[in-house]
Amino acid sequence: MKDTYTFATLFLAAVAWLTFKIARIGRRDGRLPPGPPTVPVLGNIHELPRKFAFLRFSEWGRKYGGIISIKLANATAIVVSDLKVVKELLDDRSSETSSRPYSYALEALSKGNFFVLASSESLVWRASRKSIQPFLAVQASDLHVPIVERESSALLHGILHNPGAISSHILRYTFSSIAYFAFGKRVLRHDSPELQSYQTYIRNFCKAVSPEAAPVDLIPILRYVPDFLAPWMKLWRETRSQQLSLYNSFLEHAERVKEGEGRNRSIIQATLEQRHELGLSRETVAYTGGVLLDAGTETLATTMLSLILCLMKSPAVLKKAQNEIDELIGSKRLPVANDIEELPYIQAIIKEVLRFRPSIPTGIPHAPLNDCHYGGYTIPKGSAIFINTWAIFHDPDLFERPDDFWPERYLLTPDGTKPGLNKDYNIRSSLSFGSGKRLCPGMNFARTSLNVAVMRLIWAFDFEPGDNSSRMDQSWSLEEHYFEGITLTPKEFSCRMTLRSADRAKAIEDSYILYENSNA
Ligand code: HEM
Repeated sequence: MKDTYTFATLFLAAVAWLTFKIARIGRRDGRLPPGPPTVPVLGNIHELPRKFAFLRFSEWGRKYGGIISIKLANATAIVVSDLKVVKELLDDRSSETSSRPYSYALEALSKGNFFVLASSESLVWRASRKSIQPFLAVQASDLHVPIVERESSALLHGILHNPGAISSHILRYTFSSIAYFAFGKRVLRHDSPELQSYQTYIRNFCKAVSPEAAPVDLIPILRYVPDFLAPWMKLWRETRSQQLSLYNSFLEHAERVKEGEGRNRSIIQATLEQRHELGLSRETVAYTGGVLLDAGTETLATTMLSLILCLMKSPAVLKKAQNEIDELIGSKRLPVANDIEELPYIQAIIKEVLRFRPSIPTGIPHAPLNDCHYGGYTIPKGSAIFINTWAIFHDPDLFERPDDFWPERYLLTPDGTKPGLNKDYNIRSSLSFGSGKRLCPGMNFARTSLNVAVMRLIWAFDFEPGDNSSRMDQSWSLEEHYFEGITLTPKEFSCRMTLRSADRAKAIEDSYILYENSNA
């Protein structure tokens, strides 16, 4: 009898303990920053929209403050929508807040080698950043210029001869520039099989790490589900095999190519030479270069496509930019990298597109290495911290007409904010590229690539809507024009690019022949 009582008491205590634990799932701890009300178990999951989550984050930021917390079952996400918090928490305390949240899905896919998402304590992240740094630093811009001048000359040539496939030409430009810089291998055709397999792989990769296809990071118990009940396992296996085959084919090229010495080597050739010293395996070296391809190709291409979309919808801005460049250069030679210094309006257009349509609107999440105390709150170790650049760049208190594409704002003030604004910090020009120790290492290369390609496209072509529906369309709606994934990617749009004059065609042909025959 006594045993029965003891068992019943223990059983009831266990049920009470379990109920208490389950009821606490999804609840916001009082030490966290404020945020929207939670419901048991889910927390705020049910309120997250399927698309453009940054818009909901911005709304919550306006309601609950510049630093908020969101509960995703047991996990916590912090969203920063205030410039002052970005500076104090992520820039100034970068050594504490520059790790990444752990992702089981990513671990399964890339076995810890994908350094963009690796912990700041990991050897992979430290060694990979160290090996790429000398090639991507601002002092290395003399390495970037010949690559992007040659690839952008091929871009103009491609559009001239096949004006219908703008997005593939842009993707070839960004992919080939980075593939050459990283592995010494170019991709010459916009319809090449390499580019197509890259696109298939990257689509699968984004899907494979998304919680919709593989909710293992939200519901950790799913990690123990057997393979035949877990459809994401098949997707992970396929994606890993595509990833390895892509990265390895480029790595083998870098190993085969003997030419290229000193600073003319590709990033991966140089990394291979010092891989034992750096403590990197051959597979990790393949990933170091592959990650540059993955992180750089889409971000650059989506920014350029957004810019073309904006110019197509703003004929007056395009005309003003063409007048500026014609006055400096005329029609007989292609613009070169240094010309950007003399073209303030085109500089303003590039800054404006990075503000108006940031290619990663909530950045890549950071995570604190340990529990971190800020502003009276505690941010738990490992929780995801998002920088909501969208909210900052579209804040009506900072920007005049924030939802308009209006490059002139950057002629009025260097950071584009309202003239005479009394604020604590200027918006640093690198904000679209992240923060602290994780600041995008490709930023200088990206800027040179954007400057050269944008100057040349504006100089060479008129951009007009290719069909009547987009001719009538004056809207800037995200829903209409953008997919949402990790990057803010424009949907396919019809744009007719017509050559501005016959002497420009000659300059394009001449420069194409010159670059293709050189060893840049
Ligand atoms: C317009 C173009 C680009 C934009 C807007 C952009 C933006 C970003 C952002 C927001 C991050 C996250 C930074 C953080 O965590 O705080 C990032 C990381 C990164 N980007 Fe870029 N990026 C661009 C182009 C490139 C290019 C061209 C490359 C390579 C050549 C590149 C390589 C990387 C890498 C490797 C990381 C991960 C850094 C780390 O985790 O330590 N990016 N980028």
